[in-house]
Amino acid sequence: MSLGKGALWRRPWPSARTASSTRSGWSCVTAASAAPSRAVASMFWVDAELGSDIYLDGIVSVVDSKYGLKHLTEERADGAVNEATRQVALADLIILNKTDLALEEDLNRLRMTIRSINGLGRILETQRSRVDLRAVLDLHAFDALSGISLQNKMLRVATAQPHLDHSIVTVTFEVPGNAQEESLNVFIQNLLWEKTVRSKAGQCMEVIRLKGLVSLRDKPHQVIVQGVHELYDLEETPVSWASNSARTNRLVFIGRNLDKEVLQQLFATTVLEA
Ligand SMILES: Nc1nc2c(ncn2[C@@H]2O[C@H](COP(=O)(O)OP(=O)(O)OP(=O)(O)O)[C@@H](O)[C@H]2O)c(=O)[nH]1
Repeated sequence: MSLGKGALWRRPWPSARTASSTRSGWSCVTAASAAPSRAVASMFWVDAELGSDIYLDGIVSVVDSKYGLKHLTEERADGAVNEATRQVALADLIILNKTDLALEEDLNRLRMTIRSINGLGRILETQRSRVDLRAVLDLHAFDALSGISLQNKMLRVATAQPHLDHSIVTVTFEVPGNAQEESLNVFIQNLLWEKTVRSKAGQCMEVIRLKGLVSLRDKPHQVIVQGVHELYDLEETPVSWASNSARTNRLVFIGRNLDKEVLQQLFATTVLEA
């Protein structure tokens, strides 16, 4: 199958479980820029919460190997984050297409740049956007099932250096202990809604994507935290805490002006149980 740019997947009915048996059960909504991707993602995500029979499976961005680096490093006159970077930041799956047209050295720089922006999304390299459907369907990027794969993925995510000053970057931290649900909500709302959390340099932190696995005392299972711009959700996963291992909270943020130390300290002092 060949994928278009800025593709977003949704599943029209829940019984459509596997890619092979249900190709007709999937729809792909394409968007040429991050603004509609974000709007559509928000719409389907909220819609699923309302009990609809469609749900958002994941966000896919296609990057052109030949011009990707140019697009990702473009600085806008108004200082805003450029469109290509926003799309990569939002994605659960990044398809790096036209790899035959780029030199290996340039491809490596592009891979590193994509990784520094989005340390969580999977990168799939293609030519003519040919992909194995099993790699793009059933991403479960927005449901509690993603907690299972997220646990392993998060262990491999590292806080990255931005590829440009003030560009979008992935930041991650882990704090052991139990989080208080109400305080966790306040922490997330201050970040996503109130935008009152600032870096040490005094810049407002702007979060585009947020994922985490946290421990709430009364919950026997890990709780997944998901955020896309202003929308967020907490949901218990099927993964239970092992009785012989310490409970912990691991969060990954993708956004601008993110200050790992400030975020980690704020979480430790305002969200963790005393
Ligand atoms: N060599 C090569 N050419 C490709 C590949 N994928 C697409 N093309 C060709 O590139 C041209 C433009 O295709 P796309 O980039 O997919 O089209 P598009 O998404 O509408 O183009 P943009 O919106 O400008 O990115 C077409 O002639 C395709 O056949 C690839 O992997 N390798």
